[in-house]
Formats: sequence, structure tokens, C-alpha cells
Amino acid sequence: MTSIIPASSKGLGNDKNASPDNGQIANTSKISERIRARFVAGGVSFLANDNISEYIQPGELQELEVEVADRVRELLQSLLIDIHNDHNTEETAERVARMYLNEVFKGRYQKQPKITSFPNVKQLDEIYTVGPITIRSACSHHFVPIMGNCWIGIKPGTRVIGLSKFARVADWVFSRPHIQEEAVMILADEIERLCEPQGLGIIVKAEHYCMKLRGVMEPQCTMVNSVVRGVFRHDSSLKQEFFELVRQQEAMLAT
Ligand SMILES: Nc1nc2c(ncn2[C@@H]2O[C@H](COP(=O)(O)OP(=O)(O)OP(=O)(O)O)[C@@H](O)[C@H]2O)c(=O)[nH]1
Repeated sequence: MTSIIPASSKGLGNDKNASPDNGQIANTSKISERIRARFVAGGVSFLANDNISEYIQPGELQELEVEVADRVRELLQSLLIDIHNDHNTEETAERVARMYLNEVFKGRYQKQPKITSFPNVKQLDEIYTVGPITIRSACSHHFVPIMGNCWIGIKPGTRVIGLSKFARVADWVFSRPHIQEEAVMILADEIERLCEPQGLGIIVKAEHYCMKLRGVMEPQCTMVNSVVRGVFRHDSSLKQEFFELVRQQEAMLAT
């Protein structure tokens, strides 16, 4: 998507007389409708695994939490749960809304954590790997957990970022509804943008609860996938070195 009009743009979402036709909706409408109108007006993608924080104005997330809780309450009622007399589910709608917006899907609604990068003054060009980094996500299809680990390998370029930042950016990317293939590519795009490495490799190994808890019910089954970029993609010996370093890291952890 190319044309982007963020929430900070003049007038968006504030014009009470605006018609839905031009992508703006009166303030009397639901908050999700007002935010969605900005996406439509700007031709902006708002897929489940997109970050949309740029289009949310201060205070709107709290409003959205109230709206989501209302919808979850309706869902519970449609599931024929007596939320008025069941002491256990009395506040479930509010909890679920908080959980989606502030925890499990926070990577959609919150801005990227601050990631400082430094010049690679010593011109370090040896490969290093970081992992296992815990990943917590949910599949776009059933909204049940994807839990696993990822390993990141870097052959540095002109800038470096702190080690902890790989875990922070991974958590931000994975905290959205995903399919594993796309999650790894989105993480790779973000890391490339942050530190412009000469080479980048990412491996993810994860359990999909849509295959464990329900459906095919395969408790042992995991998915492993990887992405390699830059010199790791074009130089097979460097690619092998990356995979070997991760293998050694795993072996060290097992001892
Ligand atoms: N490729 C891919 N598939 C995934 C991922 N997470 C979940 N899935 C699969 O997405 C598929 C959705 O299939 P559907 O047939 O639309 O849904 P369903 O009827 O609930 O399928 P079953 O899970 O087989 O019961 C399932 O096969 C899931 O196992 C992922 O990260 N990548």
C-alpha cells in the first residue's frame, strides 16, 4: 500500500459533518468505524498482522477497549453463557478486550519499541546469533496460540543494535494474529530496516495450538521455517555457518 494518511493528519476523524464517502465518519459513530474510515481514506492496509498504531490517536485505544468489551459480551451471550449470574464470567468481556488490545495483539496497536542503533565503528563483520527468543502469537485462522522460539543471525553492516532489541522487536511483531510464514518475513523486514545488516537469517520453531487443542489434534507436531537475506542468501557457506551456529547454540542449551 502506498498512500498513507496517519491519524495525526489534519482533520481526519475530527470532522463531525464528514460523510463516510470520503472516508470520514462523524464522531457519534463507533470508534472502530472512525478509525477504519482513516484506513479507507488513505488506502491503508489493516490486515490482522499489520501494525496500525500510526492511525490511532491518543485516548482512542481506551475507547476501542470499551467497544471490544461490548462485542465480547455479546459473543458470550450468543454462546448462551449467563454472564449476569455466573461469577466467573462476569468481567470476562473486559478481560478479553484488555488481553487482545494490550497483550496478545499489542503489536498491532502499539508503536514499535524504541530501538537505538549505533555505528559499527570497529567494522565487525563476523556472524553472531541470538536465541532462543520466546515467541508468543496467535494464528489468524482460529485465534489460538502459536508458541515457540526464534533464532536470529546477523552479519553486521554499518549499524548495530543492542542484543535485547532483537527480542523486543520479535515480541512486537509476533504479538499479532499471524501465519508463521508471514511473521518471519515481517520480522526480517523490520530487522533489516533497523540495522541494515550485510546478512540476516531467522529460524522459527513453533507449536500451533490449532493443531493441538482442536482440529487434527497432533500434539507433537511443530512448524519450523526460516528466512535468509543478503549475503546469507547469496553465499551458501555463510548460510551454512548461520545454521551451524544456531545448532551449536541449541546443543549448548541442552547440556
Ligand atoms: N501455512 C500455515 N497454516 C497455518 C498456520 N497456522 C495455522 N494454520 C492452518 O490453517 C488451516 C486453516 O484451515 P481451514 O480448513 O480453513 O480451517 P479448519 O476447517 O478449522 O481446519 P482444520 O484445522 O484442519 O480443522 C489449518 O490447516 C491450520 O493448521 C500457519 O502459521 N501457517
